[in-house]
Amino acid sequence: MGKLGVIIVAAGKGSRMRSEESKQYMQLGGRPILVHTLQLFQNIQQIGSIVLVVGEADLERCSQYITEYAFTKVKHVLAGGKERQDSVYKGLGALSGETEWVLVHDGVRPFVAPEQVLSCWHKAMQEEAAVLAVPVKDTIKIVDEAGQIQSTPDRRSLWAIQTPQAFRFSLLLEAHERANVDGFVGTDDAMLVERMGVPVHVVEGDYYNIKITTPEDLPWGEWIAKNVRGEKSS
Ligand SMILES: Nc1ccn([C@@H]2O[C@H](COP(=O)(O)OP(=O)(O)OP(=O)(O)O)[C@@H](O)[C@H]2O)c(=O)n1
Ligand SMILES: C[C@](O)(CO)[C@H](O)COP(=O)(O)O
Repeated sequence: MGKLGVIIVAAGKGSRMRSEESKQYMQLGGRPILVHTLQLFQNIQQIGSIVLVVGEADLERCSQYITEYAFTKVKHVLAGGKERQDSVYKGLGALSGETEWVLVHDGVRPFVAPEQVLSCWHKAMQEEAAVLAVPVKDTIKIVDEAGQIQSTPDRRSLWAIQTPQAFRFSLLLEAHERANVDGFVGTDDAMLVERMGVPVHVVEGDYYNIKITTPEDLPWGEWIAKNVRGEKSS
């Protein structure tokens, strides 16, 4: 089956949250959002090792979380880079030689269902690259700088892409190295693999796997934690 490692990226500044505390450390159901995410991956038996990538200033508090919550699978805690892509690349460096398969997951997506994490990995084992996603519910328009609608893509082909994203480790490493050489920056890892001409497969997830991004996501997140994922406040 091959070994499975996870990179959890949590080195962002959370500027869209407009809060003093970085969003990954904000409390949700009595624990920091990042702790919820780590607990989820710690609990998945098939996962061998976790690399946690955080801001330089947060290395110490994150190392404390590892001890306090007994996250025994977290093998490395390291400082991220300027862009999300740089943070993932650093995580790949730490996992190098340790794993055949890698999942990349946002530290601020604390509600992914474990069975969907595994479905995504299983698809990657068949196809080399897979991502969780959900069909877009709204009608999406392409709008120009003047605020004028240019076109309406067929909704049946639009998917909102989530994490985790799962890859053969060597494929994702090559994709990052090529992007770095070309100066290409993408907002997710799949983009880097897509531009190599390698197909990335979509695995349907659910709408509860939200990324905590803006303030209105917080009450929604509290509700999901309580009513969907069955978490108790601590
Ligand atoms: N240089 C960066 C930027 C982002 N991330 C992580 O990538 C994930 C998804 O990014 P996003 O929600 O955009 O987080 P931020 O970049 O923190 O948010 P914003 O764009 O609002 O500043 C988050 O877990 C974030 O911490 C990271 O590890 N390193
Ligand atoms: C990786 C991601 O979560 C997939 O939806 C997303 O692309 C992160 O991008 P952001 O621009 O940093 O929100």
